[in-house]
Parts: sequence; C-alpha cells; structure tokens
Amino acid sequence: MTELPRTVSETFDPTRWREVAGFDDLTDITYHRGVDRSGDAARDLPVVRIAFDRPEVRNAFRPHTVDELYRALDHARMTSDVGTVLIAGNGPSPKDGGWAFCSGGDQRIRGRSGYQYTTAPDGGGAAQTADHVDPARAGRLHILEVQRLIRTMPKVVVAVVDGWAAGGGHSLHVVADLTIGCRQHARFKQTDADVGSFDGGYGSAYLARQIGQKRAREIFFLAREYSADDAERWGAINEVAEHDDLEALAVEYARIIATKSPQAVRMLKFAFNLPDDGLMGQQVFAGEATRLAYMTDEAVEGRDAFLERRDPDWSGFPYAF
Ligand SMILES: CC(C)(COP(=O)(O)OP(=O)(O)OC[C@H]1O[C@@H](n2cnc3c(N)ncnc32)[C@H](O)[C@@H]1OP(=O)(O)O)[C@@H](O)C(=O)NCCC(=O)NCCSC(=O)c1cc(O)c2ccccc2c1O
Repeated sequence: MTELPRTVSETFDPTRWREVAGFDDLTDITYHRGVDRSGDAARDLPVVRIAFDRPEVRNAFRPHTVDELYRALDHARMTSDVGTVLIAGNGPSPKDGGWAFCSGGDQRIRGRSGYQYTTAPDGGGAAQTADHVDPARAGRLHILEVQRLIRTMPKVVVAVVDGWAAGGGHSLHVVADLTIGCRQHARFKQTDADVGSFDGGYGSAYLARQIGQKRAREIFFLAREYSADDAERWGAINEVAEHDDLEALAVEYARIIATKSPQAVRMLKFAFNLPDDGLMGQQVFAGEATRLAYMTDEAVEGRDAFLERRDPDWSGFPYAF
C-alpha cells in the first residue's frame, strides 16, 4: 500500500492521491497523481491534481510559481496514461480562512518589465517584497506560456475553482477546457484593469467567444465580483458544486473522460481550438492528422520507397471520396 500524502488543503482527500516522484522540491504548488486504494494494491488513475499552494496571498503567482506550474503541467502532458489534469487552489488561508483558486500575478513583486524573481528566504510568504527582487533575472509574463501549454496539451484540463479566480487566475479558468466552481466560496473577478494590466489574448477575447461580447466587456470594464451560480448561468463555467463535493466532482469528470477514446478527445480538443487559434491552431490540429496519416499503409509505402531507392507504388491506394 502506498503511503498517504500530506493533507495539502482542507478539501484534499489523501486517500485519493499519491505524490508524484521527482517533484518533492516544489514550494509554490502541489502535484499529485490520482490513485485507487480500494484493492490489495494501489492502482494509478488517469488524473493528476496540480494546485497553487500560496493560500496566504489568495494563491497569487510569482515567477517561481509559474516555473513550477509549467514543469508539472508539462510532466502531466507527457504522462501517457493521464487523460485529465485538474488545476486547483489549496486552502484555506491560514491568515483569515479565505479561499482562492488563484488571484493572478503577485503584485508585490511586479516590476516595470513583468513579475520579478526574488531571493525571499521563506519560499514566498510574508518576506516576498520588492526588497528581495533579484536584479540579475529579467521580469517575466510567462503565465502566458502556461496558458499556451494548457491550450495545446492533448488532455482535458479542468479548473477546480474553490475560491477567488481573479486577474491572471481568472484567465487560467477561461483557458481551461472545463471549469467547475464551489457554490459557497468561488468568486470570479477580472481585476486586470484595476491594476493597470490586461490579458489581451485568451483571458479577454476568448472569454468573449465563450459568453458573448457584452458580458465579457462587462467583466473587464466593471470588474465586479460574480458567483459560481452567476458564472454557470452565463455559460462561463460548466457546473456548480457544494464546497465538500467539489474535488470529488472533479475526479468524477476525470473518470468519465477516461471512458472516452484518447484519440477522439485529442482531436476534439484541437478541433475546438482551431478556429480561435489561427494558423497555430491549424498547425496543432494538422500535426495530429499527420500523425494519424503516418499510421496508414499508404504513408508507410512512401517512406519505404524512399529507403529502398525505388519509385513509390500508390496503386493500392485509391483517391478516396
Ligand atoms: C482576490 C481578491 C479580490 C480577494 O479579496 P479578499 O478581500 O478576499 O482578500 P485580500 O485582498 O485581503 O487578500 C488577502 C491577502 O492576499 C494578498 N493578495 C491577494 N491577491 C494578491 C496578489 N495578486 N498579489 C499579491 N498579494 C495578494 C493581499 O494583499 C492580502 O495580504 P495581507 O498581507 O494583507 O493579508 C483581492 O485580494 C484582489 O483583488 N487581489 C488582487 C488581484 C489582482 O489584481 N491580480 C493581478 C491581476 S494582473 C495579472 O494577474 C496578470 C498576470 C500576468 O502574468 C499577465 C501576463 C500577461 C498579460 C496580463 C497578465 C495579468 O493581467
């Protein structure tokens, strides 16, 4: 029987998860693999849980958080028996009991060139101030790289919103394939324009594709707070769950997704992306089509003819219609 992991969040059920080997150095996020311990031997499930772990600042991200998030997501992307990636926020805050999915970029270390790396001694808690900025490392806006990874990974990414989704955290929920929200604590608020920032890509324009121009503009221009029930009504999220049931619902989504064909899910995700992603969307979709084509006898004939220094024989392959 595998050892139970530490309880990283009040809603985290350690019996459902195991730690992922090679990630014991994480400071700003947690990363777990779903596991079924009901039998004699624990069995891995096709789901991972990646969670922001800075509840004292409503799970704001600093560059180091983004580095860790990218690394865990990319590991999940390359783990071929994982079909669903949950992104969550650990909580509540030890300071005031507040819950958050993610409140976006850590405003304390935002510089003129982006969010700055720091040398704060405590891993990013109270000591994380502009005084600790590392002048040798350029400021970053690389949460956008994370957005692209979520967008292009051939798996279903689910945002599990158990508290504030604000600023860049709001954008992460927008770019995720699916979002579920907690009735009691999920709060959505797009604060970008309050703090002189703007996610002009997926966070805004893609949001408008999802819920319509008027509502998306309202969300950005008024920066009002809205609930999970509001969000569901507007089509901004998929489902609302009670606080105690939210993570179980996310795992249930993953179970259902695992009953579907991986290839079909991959092709569907890239097909959904294509119209909004321009040539890059076409490239990603077409790459998968090329991979499928390589599996045919026709493509094998082309390769073999080259390797055997002969003309290809296409006679067995009709111009199908
Ligand atoms: C999220 C809130 C609405 C929650 O309000 P609440 O009243 O519940 O909690 P507090 O405000 O008291 O917060 C508790 C505690 O956490 C600290 N904190 C919260 N959020 C942040 C943050 N983002 N950065 C740093 N610290 C934060 C807060 O100061 C309190 O600390 P104490 O020490 O006082 O206990 C509310 O907190 C809120 O509005 N937060 C800010 C939301 C925000 O504006 N985020 C940044 C938006 S910009 C952004 O995220 C962004 C990032 C990018 O990398 C981009 C890249 C490219 C394009 C655009 C980008 C972008 O827009």
